[in-house]
Order: sequence, then C-alpha cells, then structure tokens
Amino acid sequence: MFLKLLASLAGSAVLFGLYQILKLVYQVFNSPVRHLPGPKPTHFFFGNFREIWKAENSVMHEQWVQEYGPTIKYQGLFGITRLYTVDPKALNHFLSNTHIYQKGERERKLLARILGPGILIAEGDVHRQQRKIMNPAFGAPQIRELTEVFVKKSIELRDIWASQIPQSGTARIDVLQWLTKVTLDIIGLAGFNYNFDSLSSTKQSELAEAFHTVFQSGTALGPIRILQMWLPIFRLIRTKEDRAMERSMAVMRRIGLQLLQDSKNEMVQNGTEKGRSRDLLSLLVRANTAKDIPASQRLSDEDVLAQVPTFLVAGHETTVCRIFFNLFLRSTRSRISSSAVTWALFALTQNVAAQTRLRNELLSVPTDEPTMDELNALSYLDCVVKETMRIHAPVPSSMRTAIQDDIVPLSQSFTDIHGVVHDTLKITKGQTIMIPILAMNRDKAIWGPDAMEFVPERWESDIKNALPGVWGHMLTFLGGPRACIGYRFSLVEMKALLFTLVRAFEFELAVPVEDMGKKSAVVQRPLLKSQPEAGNQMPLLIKPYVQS
Ligand code: HEM
Repeated sequence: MFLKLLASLAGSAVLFGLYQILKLVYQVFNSPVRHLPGPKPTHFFFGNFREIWKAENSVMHEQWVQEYGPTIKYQGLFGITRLYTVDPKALNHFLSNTHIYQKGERERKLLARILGPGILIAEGDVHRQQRKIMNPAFGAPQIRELTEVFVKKSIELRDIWASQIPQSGTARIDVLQWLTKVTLDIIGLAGFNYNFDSLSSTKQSELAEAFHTVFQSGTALGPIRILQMWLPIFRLIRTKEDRAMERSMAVMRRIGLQLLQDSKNEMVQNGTEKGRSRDLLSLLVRANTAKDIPASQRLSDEDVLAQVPTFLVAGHETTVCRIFFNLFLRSTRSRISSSAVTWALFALTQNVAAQTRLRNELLSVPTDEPTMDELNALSYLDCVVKETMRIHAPVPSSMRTAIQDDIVPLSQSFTDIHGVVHDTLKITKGQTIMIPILAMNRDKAIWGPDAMEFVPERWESDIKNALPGVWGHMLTFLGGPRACIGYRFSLVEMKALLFTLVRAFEFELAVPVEDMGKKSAVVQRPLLKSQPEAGNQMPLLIKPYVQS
C-alpha cells in the first residue's frame, strides 16, 4: 500500500516535472523576445548569468545596451530568455500596468512562507486594498512625527562613536556595522514600537534572533528548496531548515501578536485621534478602523500582523531583493537603509569639498535635534542624499513577469536580429522582464557625461527627464502603484543620520580607494578586495570635527 502510494507520488512528480520542462521549452521557442538583439549565452545552464555575476552591478547590462541597443534579450538559467530595456516609455508601461506585470509566482510563494500575506507579496485587488489602508501611515505628517526617533537614535550612534575615539585622535570604525545596528533600532521603534536595542546591547533581541533564523533558513537555496519551488510534491519534505524556521516563526508570531494587541489596547484607551503611539503599526491599526473604509475592505489581523516582518524585510533587510530581484544570485546579507548612508559617507570621503560644504550647511542649524521640516530645508543635504540615491541606489534592479500577452509601446524603435525595425514590442505570457534601476540612474544619455560621478551640485539645476520614478526623477524607489511605500521614511531617516554624524565628525577612507569593492549583482555592498572573506565592511577613519 505504502509502496503504491510512493510510486504514484513519484509518478506524479515526474509528470509534473515533465510538464514544467515542456512549458519552459514552449516559452523559450515561442517568445517573440527571442528575435531581439543581445549577447550569445556563454553557458548551456547558466546562460549569461556568469558574466553578470562577475561584473559589478549592472555593468554587463550597460555594456550590452551600448553594443546591441536599448532593448535587448539575454539568457538566464535553463535557457529562459530575459527581456532588458532602458526605454523609458516601455519601463513606464511595465511599472504602471501592474495587472499585467507582476512579481514572479515562485518567488512570491517562497516569501509568503516567511512573511505571511504582507503587502510585498500581494497582487491585484488584495494589493490595492492593503496599499490604500497603508498609504496614510507613510505620509509626510506621519514621518514628521517619527523624525524624533530618527534623530534620537542618530545621536546615540554619534555618542558611541565619540566614545571610541581616543583623545585628540582618530578611530578606525566599520561604519557599515554600526549603521546596520542603528537602522534596525529605528525600524523597530518607528515601525512597531519594538526596542531591538542593538546599538547598546551586545546580545541580539529575541525578535532579531528569530527574524534572522527565519531569513537564514527561509532563503537558503539548497537543492531541496529549489526542487520545492519547482515541484510542489517536494514541499511535503520538512528539512532541518524548515524546522528551525517554524520554531522561529512561532516566536515572531507571539511577539507580533503582542505588538498588535498593544496597539489595539492603546487605541481603545486613547481613541483614534488623541495622543497615541506614532509607530507605523499603530497608525495602520488606526487607519484600518477609519470610517471611510467599509468593513469588508478592512485588513484582517493576519494581514496587519504580516506587516511586522514586511517592514523589517522591506525597510531594513535586502534579503527581499535577493528573492524578488534575482533568485539565483549569490547569497548575501546586506541592509537597505544602512547601505544608503554607508555609501553617502563613502562618497563624502572621496569628495572632501562636498563633505566640507555639507558640514558648513549642517552647522548653520542651531539645534542638535532638527524637525523634519528643518532637515528638508537644508538644500545641500538634499543634493547629497539625491546624488547618493542616484549613483548608489541600494536596490539595483527588479524583476517582473507578464501574466498575459501584451504590446509594449517604445520611445525608440529597435531592429531585430532579422533586420526588421519595430516600434512596439510584443510580449507573451510568462515573459521575465528585468527592470533596471541603477543602470537608468546613471545612464549617460539621461544624466550627461559625468553620470558615473558623485556630483551633488547637479541637483542645484532643475532636473527633468522621462524616468517614471516616484521620487527625484530616478528609479531608486521604483515607480507606479508598486513604488516603495517607505521612501519618505528612508529619506528623512538618512537625512537625520547624515545631519548628526557629519556635524560631529570628519570622515576619511581607512583603506586605499582601489581596495573598495562593491561587486554584487543584488545589492551594492561594500567589501575590501584584499579581504573578501572578512565580509561586508566600510572602514572609515573618524575624528571629531573641531570648529575653528
Ligand atoms: C534606502 C531605502 C529603500 C530603498 C532603496 C527601497 C526601495 C524599494 C524598491 C525598489 C521597491 C520596489 C520593489 C519591487 O516591487 O520590485 C520597494 C518596495 C517597498 N518598500 Fe522600499 N525601499 C527603501 C526603504 C523602505 C522602508 C524604510 C520601508 C518601510 C518602512 C519600505 C517599504 C517598502 C514596501 C512595503 C514595499 C512594497 C510596496 C508595494 O509593493 O506596494 N522601503 N522599496
């Protein structure tokens, strides 16, 4: 009996596997994208992935665009053709038509196991409903209220660094490590009123530990996990990682339920309007009960609960990029918000005039604890933030899959491999599309010949271009209905950190600039070429700034 069951399960798995392979072959040989110009695959299994991995972020794609034109194809794993275009009209089309271009189903399923039904995973009406309720929590008035948290935590970090510097001396500090801690503390407090305490404590908090385990186990891509993604029958197998993940998920759920209950109790005690917690979760709980939201459209407790790890993932942990943006790239753990501030400090070490100009502007503010409006009024700080986000965009690319056939408008026609000119692009269901972010942010055709350089002053002139980004005429936070909901949060957080740190210290790179690498196809993460085994780091020499 048992053997019969096993045999029929194995038979179904083989049939399903064959069906998946045939579907793939059909897609590869029927996709109109195969007629696009582009590089020849260099490996039968990896396609063009190996050259992409070897090059720095998006450099390979940029070279291919130079060679083959703005709309090209290349090959991913299993011979799957990927479409890549830097055509702004086409990108606008992909980002606006979210009913056609969605996140990959397999990747969403994988992440849903970890996050539950959060906004990152939702599509269609469910996404619209979640976004409608969540949008107000991320508006300017709410971020204004959270600024105090950003500034207080920045001051705590400033004081820790100051205490590490010997009298009248300089300290070598790995700023990446500390910025990772401070941004975790910030998203904890501002996101759901949870104190990770990672700046002051050497021990990981219970939630941080559970979250870390869930992500380590949930995103480990061993052979079983890959089989589980492609063949549902393998999902019956529970691996060691699955068991560790389940234990930690129970911890996350217990803490999440407690945080949710605290927010609800608070609302019952203080009412929806009056003096209350300002964290995103509390705002969400209140927004969910707003009178203009019909009961049928409110989020369930499960939906609200799923936003706790979602904020951690989307606002802090770029592992999500690893899953969504490119599933089979090398494993890396790097943090999104800390990555932006780290690269800002790096850029300022390479442009001392900009560092001095910025500090002078920051010192003109008479308080250590500025409000959001005071931070936003600092024009050169704004230029530095914009230029960092342009040239060091923490998320370099994204992916979408077409769920139906479509005709895509183009601003520039292309010539296919048979010499035929097309002014639109035909796409069939199942087509994978790579959305370039970094490549668009530093395209010389858009930004001029100094596009690859860090020049904050460029933002002093009126910049206009056709990029469909939600912020700053660039794609750093993407655009359209699925643009980053937390962009205001992260910009003010970044400004608060730079304000506090650059006023207090002078920064210099602790190693020769040639030793700094940021070779990764997922996230721009710093490492030393001479010590890649030491992991991600950004060693800077820091000394207190003394006003003359
Ligand atoms: C430097 C910081 C950040 C960058 C560069 C960034 C970038 C992005 C990008 C590129 C996306 C689109 C991903 C895609 O659909 O392919 C996204 C989505 C999202 N981000 Fe951010 N993000 C940042 C910070 C934050 C923060 C602080 C939060 C929350 C506290 C946040 C919450 C989200 C959420 C919830 C989504 C999904 C939105 C949706 O699908 O409707 N992000 N982010």
